[in-house]
Amino acid sequence: MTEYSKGLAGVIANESALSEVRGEEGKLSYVGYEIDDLVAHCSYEEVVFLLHHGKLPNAEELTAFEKALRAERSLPEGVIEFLKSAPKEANPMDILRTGVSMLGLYDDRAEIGEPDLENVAACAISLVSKVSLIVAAFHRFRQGLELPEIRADLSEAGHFLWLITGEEPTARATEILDVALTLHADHGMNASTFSARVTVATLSDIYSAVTSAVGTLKGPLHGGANEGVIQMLLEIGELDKVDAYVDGKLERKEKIMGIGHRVYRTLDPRAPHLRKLAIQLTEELGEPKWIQMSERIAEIMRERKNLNANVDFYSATVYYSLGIPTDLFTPIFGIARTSGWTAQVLEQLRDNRLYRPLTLYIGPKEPVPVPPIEQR
Ligand SMILES: CC(=O)SCCNC(=O)CCNC(=O)[C@H](O)C(C)(C)COP(=O)(O)OP(=O)(O)OC[C@H]1O[C@@H](n2cnc3c(N)ncnc32)[C@H](O)[C@@H]1OP(=O)(O)O
Ligand SMILES: O=C([O-])CC(=O)C(=O)O
Repeated sequence: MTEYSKGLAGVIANESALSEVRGEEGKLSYVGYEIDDLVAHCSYEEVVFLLHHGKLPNAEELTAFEKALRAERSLPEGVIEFLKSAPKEANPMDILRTGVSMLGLYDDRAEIGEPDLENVAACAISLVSKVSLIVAAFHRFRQGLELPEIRADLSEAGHFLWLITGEEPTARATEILDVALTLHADHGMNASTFSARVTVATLSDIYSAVTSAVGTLKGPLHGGANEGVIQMLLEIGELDKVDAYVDGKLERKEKIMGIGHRVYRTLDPRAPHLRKLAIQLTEELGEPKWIQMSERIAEIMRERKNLNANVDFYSATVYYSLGIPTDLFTPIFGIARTSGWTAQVLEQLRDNRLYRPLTLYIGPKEPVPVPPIEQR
């Protein structure tokens, strides 16, 4: 039988100078900068600039870039109307997917065909800025609240917290969300980035690409796992119930959310940053049980399956401890990853080739006659 790679595992489909996922070592870098250094020394905005421009900004470039992002803090009236009229119980990822798609309707620069890369880059900045507004506005409207005033004095992380709560964000919460956004910004040819690149490689537009990507991120085997983790922790409830819960899951051959990775053979390098924050936050809140339960789950999975925590495992406890509603966890991942998706779309367009792999056909080999409908 012909060999093929189920799920394209191990297949190299393109070249990229953006993020390098070193699976065996458990290392991640963006444009050559190690993720640990970026977390220690750079803001999320600097990381977005890095992904979009292939270099870190100097002070002047950063100020101009932040200004450009903040100038995009508005939504077309049609999108606002949609967000106000959408079902309150809708999944915010569906809202984000539809909202991004609608943004394309209102942007004349979103053209199909041979791209004008300057236009695409301008749309990319607009998207990075507007995705957090879509998520925050829906969250406010579904509670019957208005969106707080749009501000230009807050960072991307701080502004999102301001918009969802209507309260001045603390420096600490802003810093923590900023780190989370940096950690989630880009990650090689992950499933949602692949979707974005496949879409734009047909010379469709960037809004269509990001719409595909949001739909792909939503699934529980990808970005949706962070919501799966918090649901699991809430369902287990107490530390002494963890072992029985995991035993049951493994016996039934069910997946433990936030564990395992297609590329990392060891710990996901983003997980220790989020673990550290989760430990600090749960201690400060006097709610250490969430991290204690997580630690026990991770320990069992390492011992029994040789599988490690991925980025979604501890981010769930971090967001929960910040008081963020659980159904916004995956949208926050989407907000961060929009920086990577858009950078990858630009990279794809700079050296484009249509993605079109093959299928190993396993259906009937001989021609099958079509029987008349009454005989089927
Ligand atoms: C941001 C991100 O997208 S990170 C990933 C987020 N997704 C999750 O956390 C969901 C849970 N994890 C998973 O489903 C998987 O580990 C994936 C989807 C991330 C990777 O999948 P794949 O590379 O296709 O690995 P696959 O699912 O084939 O797993 C290999 C083996 O490990 C097992 N395994 C993998 N992950 C888990 C898990 N979380 N819980 C239990 N068993 C697992 C599989 O059952 C399989 O066992 P088997 O060989 O005995 O059949
Ligand atoms: O790379 C992957 O397959 C999934 C992942 O961790 C990510 O997208 O951040």
